[in-house]
Order: sequence, then C-alpha cells, then structure tokens
Amino acid sequence: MRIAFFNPQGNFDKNSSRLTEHPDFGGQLIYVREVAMELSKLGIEVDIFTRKIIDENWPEFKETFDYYEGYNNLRIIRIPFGGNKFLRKELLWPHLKEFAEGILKYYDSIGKMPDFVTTHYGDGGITGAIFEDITHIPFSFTAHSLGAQKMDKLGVNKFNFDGYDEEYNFSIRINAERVSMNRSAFNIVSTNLERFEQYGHQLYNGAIDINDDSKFKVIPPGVNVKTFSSENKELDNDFWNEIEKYLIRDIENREKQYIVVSSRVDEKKNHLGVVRAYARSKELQKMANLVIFVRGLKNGFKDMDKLSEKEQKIIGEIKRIVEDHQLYGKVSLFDVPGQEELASAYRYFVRKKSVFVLPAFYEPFGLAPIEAAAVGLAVVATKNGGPMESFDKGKYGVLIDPFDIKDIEKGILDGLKNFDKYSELGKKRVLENYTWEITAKRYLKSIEEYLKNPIRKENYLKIPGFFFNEKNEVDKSLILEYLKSTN
Ligand SMILES: O=c1ccn([C@@H]2O[C@H](COP(=O)(O)OP(=O)(O)O[C@H]3O[C@H](CO)[C@@H](O)[C@H](O)[C@H]3O)[C@@H](O)[C@H]2O)c(=O)[nH]1
Ligand SMILES: O=P(O)(O)OC[C@H]1O[C@](O)(CO)[C@@H](O)[C@@H]1O
Repeated sequence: MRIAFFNPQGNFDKNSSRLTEHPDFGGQLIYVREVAMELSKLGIEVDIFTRKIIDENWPEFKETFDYYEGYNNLRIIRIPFGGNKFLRKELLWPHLKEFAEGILKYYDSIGKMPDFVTTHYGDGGITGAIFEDITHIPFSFTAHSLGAQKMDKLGVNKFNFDGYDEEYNFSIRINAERVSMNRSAFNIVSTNLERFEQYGHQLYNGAIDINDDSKFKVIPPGVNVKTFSSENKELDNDFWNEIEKYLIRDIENREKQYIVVSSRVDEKKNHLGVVRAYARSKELQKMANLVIFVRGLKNGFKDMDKLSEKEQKIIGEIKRIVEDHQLYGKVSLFDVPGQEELASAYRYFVRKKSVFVLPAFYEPFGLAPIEAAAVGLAVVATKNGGPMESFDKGKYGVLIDPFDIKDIEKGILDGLKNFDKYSELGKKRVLENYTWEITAKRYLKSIEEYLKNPIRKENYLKIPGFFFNEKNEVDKSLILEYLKSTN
C-alpha cells in the first residue's frame, strides 16, 4: 500500500532542521514525521510531499528528494510551487493548485498513484481536495489547528478583522478548512473535544456534521519515548554543562526549583501570561526561577535582533516586565537546538523538581506537555483544548485558565508544591496512552476500513475559485456574519 502525506508548510529533512526556529516549524511537523516513520515501519510505502525551497537562508530544503536514516520506504518529496523563496504558511494559499499539480506530475512520472492521501492543516487539506477532485483518490484531513479557534482566542472582532485578515488570511484559511473537512473521507482528531468543540464552531456549520460518526476518527498523537526518556542519555553530560554555563549563568540562586516554558514564540502561546504571573508573585519568585526556551537566543535578551518581528515583540515585552520588576537573576532565556536537547534539558530540570508550563490561550492538542510529562516534569497547562483530555481534567497535571493571571500563579504554585505527585501521575498517564506506534496503527486501520467501502458523495462543498486562481477573493460573508453576531 502507498500512502501520501500532503504538508506544504514548514518543511522536512533528515535532521529535522529549524524546528521551532520559525512559527511554521512546530508540532505538526513532528506529528507528520513520527506517523510517517511508524507507517513505513509497518511496511507501507510512504511519500511526504512538501515544498521545494531554493533560498540561501533555507539551504536544507532545495533537493527534490530527502530521506530519514534507516527508513527505506519513506521519501520526502519537495515540489516547487509559489516560486523558490521561503514563504511563511499564511502566504502559501494562492499556490496550492500548483502544489497539487506538481504531486500529480510526480506520480505520472513514476507510473504509480497513492492508495490514500493524508492531509495536514488547512493548506494540506485544500491540496488534497483539489487532488481528489482530479484523481478521486480519497484523503483524510488532520487540522492540527483550526482557524476559528485562533481567531476567537486572538480576539478578532468586526472592528479589527481586516487587520488580522491581512496578517493571517483567516478568510482564505476558514474556506480551505471547510472544504477539507467536507470533502475528506474522514477527519482525524486528537481528542473528542477537538471534534465537538473545534469542528463544532459556528464557522464550520454546513461544512461538517459533528454528529456523523463516519466522518471522525479520534486518534491521539504520541510521544517519542526514546527521545523523551526519563533515563539519562549520553548527551546529558555535555548539554547539562551548556545549561550550567549559559542558561543559569544569569541565575543567582541555582538551588531553587524551575518554571520551564518551551512553546514556539507565538502570540497564542501566551508567554506573557506566565511572566506576568511570576512578576506579581513574591511567593513564586522565592520558590522558583523562570526559564524560557527561545530558539537562537544564546545570549539571552542580547540576541533579540536575530528574532522575527513577531518574536521580538513578545520577547521585548518580557524584557520590559523583567526590568520593571527587577527580575534579573530570576528569569533566563535559553536556546535549545533540537528535540534531543529539549528532552535533555527537561531531564536536568526534573532533578530540580520543576514544572513545565503551557499557558496557551487555546491548544488544539499539545505535544509539548505530554513530552514534558514523559520525562517527569510536573505539568501545568491551559484548560482550553487538548490538555483537558490528555491530563484528564486535571487528574494527571494542573489545568489553568490562561486568561486569569491569578489562576496561572495558583496553578504553578500547586505544581511546584506537589511536584512528586504530578511528576509520577503525568509520566504514568502518558507512557500508557500516547505513543506514535499506537497513532500510526490507528491511522492504518481507519484507512484500510475506508478503502474496503469508499463512499464518494456528490453534494460536496464547491472548491472556491480563489484556489484555481480564478479570482483573488474568497467569500468573506460567512466570517463577517459570524463576527457581527458575536460582538
Ligand atoms: O525548543 C523546542 C520547543 C518545542 N519543540 C517541539 O515542538 C513541538 C511543539 O508541538 P505542540 O506542543 O503540539 O505545539 P504546536 O507547535 O503549536 O503544534 C500544533 O500541532 C500539534 C500537532 O497536531 C498540536 O498538538 C498543537 O496543538 C498544534 O498547535 C513539540 O513536539 C516539541 O518537542 C522543539 O523541538 N524544540
Ligand atoms: O497558529 P496556527 O496558525 O493555528 O498554526 C499552528 C500550526 O503551526 C505549526 O506550528 C506549523 O508546524 C503547526 O504545528 C501547527 O499546526
């Protein structure tokens, strides 16, 4: 069997370069890589399609083919579309027909076709819909993150919509997501919550019936248990020296516990929520130091000019809070070059009885908290989204309201004071329920079941002309009506 993954944003390469260095290089890429690897271990021929980038700032992504060491029936295939230069995910929308046509051309050239396509994020989904419209090859849709929640949590309203739409292309994204979930063979969600809360959003009315069981497969993501092991690994000695040398050189009292934040620097991850909670709490400052992982910041705040504009705005605000509240010596920024080093840093902080905090306004699922729990950190996470299910309403970790600074403070104090309890409960919960092998086997079972009895409906949502470059606008009426009705 041959399965194709469509993932136009970010990119993939043998060394998983640039992870979290850019907002488009996050959990979704880990998810696609891990599921593709596990499917190939089950004997499936796997093709990951992404974008060919010929750009001196992104040299890893210029070859057409790439491979992961030891995975012989798994190929990364980079298709040229939208020109050569790197484009952030919000700018890929007008070029996805070219992406679909490039994939078709590749398969024509080898005289083969995939049996099934799995698409990721709205951009992968609309590509799958265009490809299916031509080939009738069915596709699954895994959203990873839906635009409606992001809009709500960023506070988009009828007054500021045009500005946000300019930046994030929400009107195009919502249209693409509607078509993807409508035309897919089925939609793969990480939790029931995602199905009923995220797909149940008013902006997806008419595109999906959340009560149609045939359209949903609840398949939780996993953790790479080899990487996120609680047992010491070879790289720990060297990397822990790095931590001692760089990270906590800025820290006066090293014997305290730590509060660890490792999310991509993105507005919705709400770094400022934790920093503000820490700044207002003398008790927290007495108990623990705060460390924030930021890719590329070897010299703390001094390196800020290396960051993107959006990241500079967030880190700059953190710097202002640190200065205003004289938190130097208690707060540190640290550069983590990859997942192995991330896991090693987590092991270092477990020994200091530390908490991992994910204060995101909305977290569709959240790989980072289950990874941190697997290593043994006590997890304090947003109650908005996946952690509500992965940490089972607070049974296995502390859940907080990310919009309530006092609740963030209370939750972190709970995690620090009850480290042993949450460390043990969280690790047990994750290792028993979340591995990528389970995820891949459930993908394969869903695909094989569907292919036994494929149902191609006729009353599909129309693919907007925008995606065929027929017109430069998508229909915004749905969003504008929604925004008028909600505020
Ligand atoms: O310094 C770092 C920090 C993070 N990570 C990795 O980045 C990923 C972050 O993933 P996640 O915590 O899930 O957040 P997002 O990047 O926002 O991922 C999106 O896609 C994921 C997979 O569907 C969902 O779990 C998220 O909710 C969704 O927002 C994790 O695997 C981390 O190991 C690194 O490699 N280095
Ligand atoms: O914040 P957004 O636009 O919803 O995007 C989140 C997406 O970006 C990524 O970080 C890109 O990999 C994905 O992990 C995730 O699905």
